[in-house]
Amino acid sequence: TACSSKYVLSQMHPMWQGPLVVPGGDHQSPIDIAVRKTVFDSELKPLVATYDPQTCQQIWNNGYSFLVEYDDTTDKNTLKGGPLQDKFRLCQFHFHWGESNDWGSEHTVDRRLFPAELHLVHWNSDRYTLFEEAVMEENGLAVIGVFLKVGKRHEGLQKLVDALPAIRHKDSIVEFNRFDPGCLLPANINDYWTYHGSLTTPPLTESVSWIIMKQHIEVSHDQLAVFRSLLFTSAEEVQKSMVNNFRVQQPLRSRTVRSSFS
Ligand SMILES: CCOC(=O)CCc1ccc(S(N)(=O)=O)cc1
Ligand SMILES: [Zn+2]
Repeated sequence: TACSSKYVLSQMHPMWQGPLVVPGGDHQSPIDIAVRKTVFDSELKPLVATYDPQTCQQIWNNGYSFLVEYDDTTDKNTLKGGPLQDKFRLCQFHFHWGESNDWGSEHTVDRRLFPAELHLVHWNSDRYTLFEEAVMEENGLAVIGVFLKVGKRHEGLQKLVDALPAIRHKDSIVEFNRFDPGCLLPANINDYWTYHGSLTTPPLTESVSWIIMKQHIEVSHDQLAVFRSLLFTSAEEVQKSMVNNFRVQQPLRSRTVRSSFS
């Protein structure tokens, strides 16, 4: 699919902090969301996410996370409303997690870390024709971030967890169909924070409207343990567990984080 391009990754190590200096990078992600500094914006509209489970295509290990990819050649999986002026197409979702339940998320709320964070990646199909094009543009991407907490088992996630052993090594891929990404959203998607930022892995372009859900989802300890059974490395290399695949927090600079709730 348009977004099945490989991450152009330098030799990343788990706690990737990157030698890359991003020219004029003062809109970088992730950030800490200091709740008392957020600004309620009553103009923010409800988010409208429409996903078709039938357009799910494959799940693969890209050596940094695992991606579940969707057919983004039509407007079957769309995101609009919220802070967005245009219509965006889902191309993939992936996660970031820690080696322990004490950390793993990329964003934090009042410095609170979560054990993992889900990213649903969408690109602006009103203005661009390909994900790769949108990645380079200021209004190109919209990523929904959802925090994961360890608790009860997430029934919808289990189908994905069961597929992970088949993609243990970097660059392994398996067909994956009929998965509804909507089942990973919290019950209430109308309470969120939003700010303008960047990709958290190369190319780190400042093309993302971030929409971070206030409400988390719960997954079981065992489900998260399967995430940690994945490897950064390919079958020929010395094994390295895929854990701590999050970027360090970046300065907010002159940005304001808006909230859709007061
Ligand atoms: C031009 C190719 O660019 C890519 O493949 C970037 C993919 C990419 C998508 C989303 C994210 S995240 N963690 O900020 O949601 C990082 C990198
Ligand atoms: Zn991500």
